[in-house]
Amino acid sequence: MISFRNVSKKFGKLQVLDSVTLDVYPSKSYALIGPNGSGKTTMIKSLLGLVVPTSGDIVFEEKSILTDWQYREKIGYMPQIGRYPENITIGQLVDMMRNIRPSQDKIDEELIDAFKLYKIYDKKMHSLSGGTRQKVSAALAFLFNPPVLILDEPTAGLDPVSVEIFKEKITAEKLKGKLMLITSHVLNDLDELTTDVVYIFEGRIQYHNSIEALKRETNEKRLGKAIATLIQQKELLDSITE
Ligand SMILES: Nc1ncnc2c1ncn2[C@@H]1O[C@H](COP(=O)(O)OP(=O)(O)OP(=O)(O)O)[C@@H](O)[C@H]1O
Repeated sequence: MISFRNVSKKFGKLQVLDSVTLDVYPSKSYALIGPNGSGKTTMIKSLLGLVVPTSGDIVFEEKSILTDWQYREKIGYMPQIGRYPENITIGQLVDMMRNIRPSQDKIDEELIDAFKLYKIYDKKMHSLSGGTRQKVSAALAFLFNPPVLILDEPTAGLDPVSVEIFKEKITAEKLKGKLMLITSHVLNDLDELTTDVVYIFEGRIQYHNSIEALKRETNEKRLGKAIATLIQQKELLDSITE
């Protein structure tokens, strides 16, 4: 459904994405992992059209996103840090988002209810704690029932009860056939939520496989351990081939 085709991105001299090629499909949930600065957010932003690749193409349902913007309404995006007009209330923000979309028939307010955001609708955005801001971002990402969800560090800053609420929502939406792309450094969360692992290092996809296959290959039961073993194996291989 979404294809990254030899996508490269340079910021000045810094090569942030280096010929990234990846196909992702509905009903699957992809863990996009890699060290800080490896290019995860840049990859996500390229898909959203917020960063323009230096070369290569991204194809969404058989159309290049470089020429057609319509695809954007099919993606719900939860950014790492949500930036909003600070002087409006949560309620006003939700209303504003709703009014942007003409079609109101598929509104999903489950997270607004589950996080009890309606109780604090009159709080201004600038007064919110980091975790509450995350909840608002999560609720907005799911609001229009999009077939594709991109969640950048979704559980960071959430309290344990909210993490569980959010995980249940993500799992339920995946079962409905949505495509999820999730970045996180909390590998335990990803273990429960994702079907596939994409490991990116220095702007290159170093590994892509199902979580089951990764666990089999590394002989590890937990995703965190499996990834650590994978990285060690790769480092060993690199040192042999250098
Ligand atoms: N607009 C920009 N201008 C210049 N450099 C940038 C820009 N955006 C990102 N970079 C650089 O690109 C590299 C990759 O950044 P990116 O945010 O994609 O990493 P990441 O894998 O998401 O990291 P993290 O795990 O810390 O979120 C970093 O070195 C970053 O400083």
